[in-house]
Amino acid sequence: MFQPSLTIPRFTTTKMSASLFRRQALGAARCFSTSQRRYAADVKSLGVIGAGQMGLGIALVAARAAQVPVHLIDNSEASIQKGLAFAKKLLDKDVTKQKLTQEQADEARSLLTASTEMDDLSSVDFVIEAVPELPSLKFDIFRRLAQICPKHAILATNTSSISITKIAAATTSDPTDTSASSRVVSTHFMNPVPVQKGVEIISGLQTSKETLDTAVAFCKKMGKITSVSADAPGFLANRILMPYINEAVICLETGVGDRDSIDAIMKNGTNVPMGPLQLADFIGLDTCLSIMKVLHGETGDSKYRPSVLLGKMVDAGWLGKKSGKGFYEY
Ligand SMILES: NC(=O)c1ccc[n+]([C@@H]2O[C@H](COP(=O)([O-])OP(=O)(O)OC[C@H]3O[C@@H](n4cnc5c(N)ncnc54)[C@H](O)[C@@H]3O)[C@@H](O)[C@H]2O)c1
Repeated sequence: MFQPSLTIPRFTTTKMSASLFRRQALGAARCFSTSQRRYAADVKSLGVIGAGQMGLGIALVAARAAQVPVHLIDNSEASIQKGLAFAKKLLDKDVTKQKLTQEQADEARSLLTASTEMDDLSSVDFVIEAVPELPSLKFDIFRRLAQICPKHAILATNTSSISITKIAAATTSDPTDTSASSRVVSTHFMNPVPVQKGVEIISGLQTSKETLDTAVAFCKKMGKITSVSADAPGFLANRILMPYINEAVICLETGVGDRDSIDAIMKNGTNVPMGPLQLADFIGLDTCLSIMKVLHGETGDSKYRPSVLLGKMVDAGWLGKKSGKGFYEY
């Protein structure tokens, strides 16, 4: 299914440093099967759509750990500039903390390119989409990816909650033609991507085993630990996490506790790095609301009803850390 990939001329590939190569080779030997090693090796270039907090993190980790050229697409030039500046800041910080040498940081930066044109993904082997959690937007992007990308490319989504089967179906007007839909899969990275090791891999009804195996292998090459879950509303991570966050917002809304008490009891009582309201701010309140709407709508179960306060905060544009205000000020 895989063909030798075409090189994107604008990418600068650099020689991998000896120590990084040794570390990767050791890691690979520990956790890769022979076929997984082959599948991961077949991915020679990556496209990432959306230079927001998730897309930027995915692009940076792919350049750093998997050492493949990554082309980042965003429809906003401002988001691209902000994302690339943030990537530089993170790499500089790793150099200061002696987690990376200056040479390794420069290598990672040289593997990252960006543009606003999706047509620039015409020769990548693997694409990960990380645009906002809006079904119609994702369907449109996958319809276009099926036309733009090579016929062997894996088309992955970072959706938090939208059905992979529905996203795969959007690639074609003929449901019996699975040539594109069989290459659609979810690689659901956790936030912040450079820190969190877990990635949830989800197949749609149409996803081929080779696509699933390649997604697992490539995420491992990025240094991640994969879990496989079913294409059910919220999958695993958000089926468990979002009702917890939503319940915290309902507790705030109904006066069971104030912001600081809610976050303090969960942080200090369950040994997590932050409370649910602060976590919601970090995830993005718009993303949390979208996921609750999917859980509620697709299960029809009232236990997933989104908090009224959560909806109002999104209406106000108070989306959390990314907009400067959420349950906290940034
Ligand atoms: N934030 C989280 O904690 C988290 C965790 C796991 C998964 N996700 C999922 O990842 C995806 C992205 O979330 P995020 O938090 O990074 O969002 P974000 O709002 O930070 O970033 C989205 C980016 O997509 C860009 N964009 C919008 N429309 C576009 C288009 N048509 N073409 C190209 N780029 C476009 C925006 O300019 C923005 O830079 C969502 O599906 C979300 O559910 C988020």
